[in-house]
Order: sequence, then C-alpha cells, then structure tokens
Amino acid sequence: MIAAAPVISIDGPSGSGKGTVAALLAGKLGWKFLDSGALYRLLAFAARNHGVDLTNEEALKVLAAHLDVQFDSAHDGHGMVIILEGEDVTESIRNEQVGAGASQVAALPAVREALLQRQKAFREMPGLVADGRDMGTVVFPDAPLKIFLTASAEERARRRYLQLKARGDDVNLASLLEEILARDERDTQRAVAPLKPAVDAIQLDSTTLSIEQVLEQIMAEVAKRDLA
Ligand SMILES: Nc1ncnc2c1ncn2[C@@H]1O[C@H](COP(=O)(O)OP(=O)(O)O)[C@@H](O)[C@H]1O
Ligand SMILES: Nc1ccn([C@H]2C[C@H](O)[C@@H](COP(=O)(O)OP(=O)(O)O)O2)c(=O)n1
Repeated sequence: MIAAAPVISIDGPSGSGKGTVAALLAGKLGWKFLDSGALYRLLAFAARNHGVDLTNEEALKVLAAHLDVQFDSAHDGHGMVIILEGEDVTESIRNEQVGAGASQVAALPAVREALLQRQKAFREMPGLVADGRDMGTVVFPDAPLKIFLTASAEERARRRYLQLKARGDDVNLASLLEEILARDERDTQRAVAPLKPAVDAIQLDSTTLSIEQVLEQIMAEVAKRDLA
C-alpha cells in the first residue's frame, strides 16, 4: 500500500493566526497548503453573486459541488491568488461580511459534505499543511501532527483590526470583537464538525507569542515526530 502524504492540521478560531502560520510552515517545509476557510468564503461570495440565499441548503449544496475555483501561486512567489469563475477574488473574500457568510453556510451539513472531497484532494506528497476548523477532527483525522491554535478574543479582534486597517478598510475595533464572538459562538455550537480541539491536538495559545515564536513551537513538534 502506498503511504498517504503526512498532514499537519492547524485548527482554531478566527484571528488566532492559523492562516499566517500554516502558509509559512508549508513554505518552510515545501509542502502543499490548504486554506479550507477560503472554500467556505468562496461559497458565501458566489452565493451572493448568484442571488442564492445563505439559508437555502439545497441550492448551496449544488453551488458548492460546482464551485469553479482555482488556487494559484502568486507571481511574486508569496501567498496565493484565488480565482472564482475567472475573477481574482483574493482580496474581496477577506472581509468580515464574507467571513460571517462563510460561517453561516459552513453550519449546513450538505455544504460540508459537498466540500469534503475537494479538501481531501489537497493531500499530496511530500505533505500538506491544512488550516481550518475541522482539519484534525473530520477531514484529516489521521494527521500525524494536530495543532489547535487559540488567542484571547480581544487579541484576535486587535489583530484583525490592524490587518484590515492596513488594507485601507474602514473598521471599528468594538464591532470586530462582536463579530468575532458571534462567529466563535456559531462555529463552536453547530451540530456538524464544530470547532473543537481533536483529542490528540496540541493546544497553543498565541495571545502573547509572535508569529515566529508560534512557528518555532510547531517546528519543534515537527522535529519530534520526524516529519521533515
Ligand atoms: N502570533 C501573532 N502575533 C501577532 N499577530 C499575529 C500573530 N499571528 C497572526 N497575526 C496577525 O493577525 C492577523 C490574523 O491572522 P490570520 O493568520 O489571518 O488568522 P486566522 O487565519 O486564524 O484567522 C494577521 O494580520 C496576522 O499577521
Ligand atoms: N474547515 C473550516 C474552515 C472554515 N469554516 C468556516 C467557519 C469560519 O467562521 C468561516 C471562515 O473561515 P476562515 O478560516 O477563512 O476565517 P478566519 O480567517 O479564521 O477568520 O468558515 C469551517 O466551518 N470549517
């Protein structure tokens, strides 16, 4: 039997640093990268474009199954470009409105089922770093290294505020904190694949850690397991 490619799953709430750390880790290891949240964001974005209501599970299931999306490496070699139906949506899916819509469609079982195979297909040699909410619990339960990354809600709101402000978005810290708390609530309380640490996950609180310190701690776990 051919061994499956190793997976490092990084799950956690919004703003804990998953996406940043997962992309850096994948770059460092030369592994593939799955930003699973982008799929839910793309679905919420496509639904708005096509006039599909975010509660219409049947229509969203069909849309999810036919989502015409491409993840390309950026020309400068950093990051990823996301193309939806021929349009570059890399930036436009990154606001809190799309994030909230993503969290809403992500609670629907038929949507999660429709996106499951698409996520599993990212698993390729030499390995995959996967970021999301249920990477270690549902999509890649056999991942040899599972990280559950957290930070206080206040710190996560502060990070998101700085990130969106740097892009030129008109943002407000108090409402970002409210949105983050509402999303935490929806993501942890839903019936299917709720946000929770896998029993064998390593929990890392990044509230007072820099991105480099988080990366160092994960690399130490990679080394312990001889993954690279
Ligand atoms: N440990 C950290 N310390 C300070 N800022 C961080 C840290 N981790 C991530 N950030 C910043 O916080 C913002 C949100 O991080 P991101 O990776 O998008 O989080 P997530 O994917 O968990 O929502 C980004 O601007 C990122 O640079
Ligand atoms: N594996 C995943 C990834 C994201 N989701 C849902 C729940 C999240 O609130 C939204 C958006 O996820 P995303 O990781 O892009 O959001 P953040 O960058 O953490 O703010 O999608 C999910 O249910 N399962």
